[in-house]
Amino acid sequence: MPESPLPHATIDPTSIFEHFRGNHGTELLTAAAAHFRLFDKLAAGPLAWHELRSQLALAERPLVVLITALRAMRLIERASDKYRLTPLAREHLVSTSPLSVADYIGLAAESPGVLAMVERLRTDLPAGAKSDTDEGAGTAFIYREGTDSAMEQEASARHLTLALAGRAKNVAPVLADVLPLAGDETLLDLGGGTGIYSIALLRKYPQLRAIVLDRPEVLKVSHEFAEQYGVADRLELLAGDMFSAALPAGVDRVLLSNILHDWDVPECIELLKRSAAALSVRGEVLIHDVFLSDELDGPLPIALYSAALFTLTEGRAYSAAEYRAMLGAAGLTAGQVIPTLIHCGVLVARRA
Ligand SMILES: C[S@@+](CC[C@H](N)C(=O)[O-])C[C@H]1O[C@@H](n2cnc3c(N)ncnc32)[C@H](O)[C@@H]1O
Repeated sequence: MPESPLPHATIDPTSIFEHFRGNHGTELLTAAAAHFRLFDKLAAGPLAWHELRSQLALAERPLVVLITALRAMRLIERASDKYRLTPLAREHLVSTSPLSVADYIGLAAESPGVLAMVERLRTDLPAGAKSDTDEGAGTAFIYREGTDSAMEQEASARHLTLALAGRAKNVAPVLADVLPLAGDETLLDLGGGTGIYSIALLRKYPQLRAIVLDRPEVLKVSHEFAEQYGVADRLELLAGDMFSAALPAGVDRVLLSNILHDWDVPECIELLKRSAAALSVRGEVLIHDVFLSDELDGPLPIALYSAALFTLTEGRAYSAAEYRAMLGAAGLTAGQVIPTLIHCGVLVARRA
C-alpha cells in the first residue's frame, strides 16, 4: 500500500472552528441572562468570586467557564478582585434598564442547547456521565476507571477518534515544524488517539521512536494510521489507563496533546507528575493545547472552545499561567508558548 501523504494546509482552517463553536456563545449568554439572572444580580453592585459562586450556586469549574466567556464578550470585568458589569451589559442586559435586550436574549431560553448548557453548568458533570437525570451513555474522549466511556466501545471510539483526526492532520505537520527533536530517541504520546502527532514527528525525525498510550479500542485506529503513514516499525502501541499504567522510563519527550484540557486541575497535576517521572534526565514534557489569557478574559474563540470541553469532559481550557502552576506542582518549569495552528500552541517544560 502506498504511504499516505501528510501535507501542510495551504489555507488556514481556524475560522471554520470559530464558526463551529459559535453556539456556545449563545448558550452561555442566554444561560447567564435568562437562567442565572447574572446581569440583574450584578446590577446591585460588584461581587467577589466566592459571592458569585454562592449566588449562582455553581461549582468552581462551571463558574470559571461562564465568567471567562462573559469577560471575553466584554460584558463583565474584574476590578480590585471583584466582578462588575461593563457599561455595555449595564445598559443592555439588566432587565430594568430602559434599553434592555434581556427579553430578546430570553427568546432562546428554552432552546435545547441552552437547556443542556444550564444542566451541565448546574451539575458540573460532562455529557454522558451518570447523574440523577441522565442514564449515562458514556463520556466522549475521557476514560475514568469505573465510569462509562464511549472510548471503550469499538464504534464510538472509532467515530470520536477519527473525528479528531481532521483537526490533528492540519496541526500535526506544524507541530513537527516547531519542535526540534533531532537529538531525541523516544517520544511517549499519552492519549495519542490516532497517533497522528507522533506520526508527523516520526516522519520528520528518522531516528525517533514513539509510543502511543491510549485505550484498546482507540489503538485499533492508531494501528491503521501507523500502517497507512508508513511508520509502524517505529511506533509502539501501549494499551492502558494513563492514570495507572506503568509508563516507560527514561523517555526524551512526553507529549500531552489535547489531553490536559479534558481533566480538572488535580488530574492534570497527576498526569504531569507521571509524565515527569517518565522523563530521561534531559527530557521534556510537551503540553500541546489551546491557551486562555493569563487574566482568564479571552480570547473569545478559546473561551467558547473551553465551554465545549467543559460540556464533554471533566476539563476546560487553561491559561499558560495555570499550566505553569500545575507544572510547578509536578517539579517542572516551562518556557513560552510556541504557536502551532487552529488556536493551538506548545508549552515545553523541563525539570525545575
Ligand atoms: C481529546 S483526545 C486527544 C487525542 C490526540 N492526542 C489529539 O491531540 O488529537 C483524548 C485522548 O485521550 C484518551 N484517553 C482518555 N482517557 C484516557 C485514559 N484514562 N487512559 C488512556 N487514554 C485516555 C482518549 O481515548 C483520546 O484518544
